[in-house]
Amino acid sequence: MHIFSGETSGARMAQEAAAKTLIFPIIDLSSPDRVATSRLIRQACVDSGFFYLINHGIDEDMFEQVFDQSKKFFQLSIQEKLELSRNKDHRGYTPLYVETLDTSIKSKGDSKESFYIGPVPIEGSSSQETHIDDVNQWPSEATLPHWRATMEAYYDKVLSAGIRVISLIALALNLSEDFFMRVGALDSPAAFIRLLHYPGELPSSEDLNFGASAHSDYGMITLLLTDGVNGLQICREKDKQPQIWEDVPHLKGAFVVNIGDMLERWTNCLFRSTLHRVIASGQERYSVAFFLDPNFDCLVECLESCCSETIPARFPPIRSGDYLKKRLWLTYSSG
Ligand SMILES: O=C(O)CCC(=O)C(=O)O
Ligand SMILES: [Fe+2]
Repeated sequence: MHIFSGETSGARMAQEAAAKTLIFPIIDLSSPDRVATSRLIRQACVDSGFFYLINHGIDEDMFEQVFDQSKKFFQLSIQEKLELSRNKDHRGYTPLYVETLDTSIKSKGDSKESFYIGPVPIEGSSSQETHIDDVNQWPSEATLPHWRATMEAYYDKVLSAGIRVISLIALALNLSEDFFMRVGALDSPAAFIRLLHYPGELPSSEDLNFGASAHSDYGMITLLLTDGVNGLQICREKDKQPQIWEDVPHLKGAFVVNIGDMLERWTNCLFRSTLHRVIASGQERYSVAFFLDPNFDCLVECLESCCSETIPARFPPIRSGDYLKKRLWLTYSSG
């Protein structure tokens, strides 16, 4: 059954009804047939902007450790968490209801708490040579031993999986596989881990709200880990009323990968950055998103191969950093 929203009782219906379950294409990152893989990716990005990623080089043990450490952080007292409040560089903790992803609605905010980790300088790597300061915030070793080491190890692995996906995406667009490196998107990417916690029971239940209200992601691609508790839904036709929402099932050991708005701009809307949300199911839920976004200086400009006389460029060129700043400002200023 589909979920319809847009009516006054939309949120309530969303919580009560069961949505149609989607099956996305499964992309095998280890496949030696890169041409066939890139064709599958192209199809997925044109159809829904979502696919599953398997054989990505990160074992389930590491996923478990990341979830484990994430739970340990969110179980700390609110005072301890607030000591690591999100700083001006968007690293750290954001409490319940502070963020509103759907900037078109008036709500008390999304019922999730989160923690952002941004680029970490890796010893001996080029990032240190380019003098990236570590502006991340870390819980102390005494409070959460191994926390930082776990997150840094995961960051490293998920970034390299993401970069491999980006080169397949370049092939899928009939570009050379190093295209996004050559345009400077990946030499110092704005790549962020976001740990997410959706509490099962909310302090106040007077108005039903979303764990994450409807939004599309801002950047290039997102690699999402889910814990098996349902809640994530997508709406393939954002402009059609009433909106139809479909469940995205968990696939053990796989990432859910989706296209973000900057890649949609780059491809002149050939690849889709699809609206999605997380409904509050009453069950506690954890997820870990990894946003792989271009270097702030990178110019995002509609690809010639995606434009023609009949389909002219729909967007003017924009610097990635300017675009991201605007979107983040909207997310944290409304609600
Ligand atoms: O928690 C999820 O499953 C999705 C989170 C999400 O869409 C986001 O953080 O952008
Ligand atoms: Fe998202």
